[in-house]
Amino acid sequence: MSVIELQKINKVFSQKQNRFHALCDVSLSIAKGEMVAIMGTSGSGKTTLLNIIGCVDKPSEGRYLLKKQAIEKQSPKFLAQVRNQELGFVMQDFALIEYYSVKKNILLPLHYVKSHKLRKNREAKLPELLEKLRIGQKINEPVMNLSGGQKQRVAIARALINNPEIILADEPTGALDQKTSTEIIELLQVINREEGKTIILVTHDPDIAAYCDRIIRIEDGRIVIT
Ligand SMILES: Nc1ncnc2c1ncn2[C@@H]1O[C@H](COP(=O)(O)OP(=O)(O)OP(=O)(O)O)[C@@H](O)[C@H]1O
Repeated sequence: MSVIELQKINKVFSQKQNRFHALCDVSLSIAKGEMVAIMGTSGSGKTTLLNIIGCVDKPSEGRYLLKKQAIEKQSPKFLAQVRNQELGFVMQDFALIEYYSVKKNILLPLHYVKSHKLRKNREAKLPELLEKLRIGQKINEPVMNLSGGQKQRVAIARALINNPEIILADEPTGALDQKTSTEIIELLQVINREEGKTIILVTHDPDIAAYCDRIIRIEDGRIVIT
């Protein structure tokens, strides 16, 4: 079953007289439980594609079905809910609040969960998550005291706290050394294999892409290998 289906997606950025066609007729389908790498040269459209998949940006044209639900015409409020409940985000620069503790950062997405019971259930998973990600001893430390690899593990825990089906990662190892990058990609692979999460990551690094089931290659806004 495909969890993500893009049909002839186009993205045009317009500023004054300038128009830039960043994605051209992109069609692709990603199955539940797949681990996929998006690769391509700088400026080829990887982040634009991930932003559309992540409901951060809207396509100019085309259809986007997320778990069979049409996304392209939904309201900002609905999209915010999709981002919070269905998707977990991991960024190259971690996007954590440095002066908040590890715990406070991980629990942040729960602020947007309306049901008190659901919030409590998810909060109860924190010890298990900390153990899996090996950051338990740092629970009360401010994030600014952590190493890059530890920060990325906190970001992964935050992406998982709402139990989303899909994890989107934009260059998750881009700011890390080789050894730490290997640890992080192995961790993402465990999350994919053991928990069945669908993982879509952007990377420049062929060694990181090699951990994925499939590589999608993009050139000048067009998919050339899928
Ligand atoms: N908001 C925007 N307005 C205008 N042009 C944009 C905008 N966002 C992206 N672009 C252009 O779209 C193209 C694709 O950008 P994108 O960030 O998706 O590339 P990328 O493959 O992720 O690159 P990199 O590997 O360098 O991060 C680039 O030419 C970029 O300049």
